[in-house]
Amino acid sequence: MILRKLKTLVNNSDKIFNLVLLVVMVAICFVWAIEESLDVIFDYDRYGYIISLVVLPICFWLSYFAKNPHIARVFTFIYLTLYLLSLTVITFLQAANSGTIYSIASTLQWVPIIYIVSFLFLSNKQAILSAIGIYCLMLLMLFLAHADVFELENTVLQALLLNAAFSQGVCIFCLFGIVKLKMTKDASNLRAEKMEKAANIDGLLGIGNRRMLQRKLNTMATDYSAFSLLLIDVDHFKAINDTHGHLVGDDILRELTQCIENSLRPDDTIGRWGGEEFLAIANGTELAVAEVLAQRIREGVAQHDFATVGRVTVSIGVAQFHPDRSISHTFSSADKALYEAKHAGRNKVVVATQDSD
Ligand SMILES: Nc1nc2c(ncn2[C@@H]2O[C@H](COP(=O)(O)OP(=O)(O)OP(=O)(O)O)[C@@H](O)[C@H]2O)c(=O)[nH]1
Repeated sequence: MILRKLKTLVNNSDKIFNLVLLVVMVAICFVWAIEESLDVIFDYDRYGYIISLVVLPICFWLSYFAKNPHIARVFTFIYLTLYLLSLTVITFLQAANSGTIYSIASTLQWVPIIYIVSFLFLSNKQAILSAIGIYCLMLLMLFLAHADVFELENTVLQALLLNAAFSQGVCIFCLFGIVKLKMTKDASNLRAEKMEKAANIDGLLGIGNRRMLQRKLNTMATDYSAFSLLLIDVDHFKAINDTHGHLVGDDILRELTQCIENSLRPDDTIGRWGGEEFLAIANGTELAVAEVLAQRIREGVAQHDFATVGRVTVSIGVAQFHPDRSISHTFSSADKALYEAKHAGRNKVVVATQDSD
């Protein structure tokens, strides 16, 4: 239960962002209180903490209440970067030789937050560029410190800086690794999604295939949904193929698909059952309404002017699903009704009543 909730949270980056903002605000309050009580607070931080506790709640408001998470992310990232970078420069300039190791150490250990925030909330490219940019600034600082620009005499501070440069390099390297893994995972998810989609689509007509229809029927049957089946078969299609050739036959099937789709409602599903046979699933539909729908499809096709062959007609068998009977039973009722429609002269709709099942 907890694991599932965590997984949902991880998959929802807006929620994580809001959570991170809350955690950062709480952390600032704690650090502030501890530094005040131990009397090690750096003057700059005293103002910085107040400003942060004004700016970050605004970002939270933007993200959570104003539902503008993108602007909130960019704003938070820019604010934290500016704050931590200026803090780093000021600590170097003011505290380097005053022996206040605490100020420098605490600044350095918070800088990786910028890398993490950028990798979490910016696009991969933006995150990599920002992290490298900030890291280069850190290295420049290190170089200046060692080139005696800050007249850094304290060897412990020098070692601390060197250490920070290495540890932050490793931190960025690990984040690169995480991004690479994420990109690989996203790419394979996309591939799997495309393959799944392709496996359910009929290559010629671009509508669902038999596999998709069977899956949909199984799901609907398991959910005990009310629905009717319309089995639609093109009349004398062999003659069309024989007279005009298979390529024209293919074009007719495409045009027919369009024609049938025009008569369906948004909730209905159409797929190719096989050959010149289509299956429409009329969602939440009783037999009487399904019959009206089938007549609409039949008339739509019969009235359509097919550019190459003129008129084409379809026969339709209709059956309603009953939860106490199987899908295959419903399908075979629709199939029998279709057979009757063919024998009654084609271009007909026949409904399978429960008595005829
Ligand atoms: N062009 C084309 N023809 C197809 C396709 N799939 C099936 N067919 C043809 O559809 C024709 C179906 O013929 P039959 O089953 O005899 O049915 P019919 O001629 O439509 O006659 P009735 O259904 O009895 O009205 C066959 O000639 C198949 O080759 C396809 O994807 N493209």
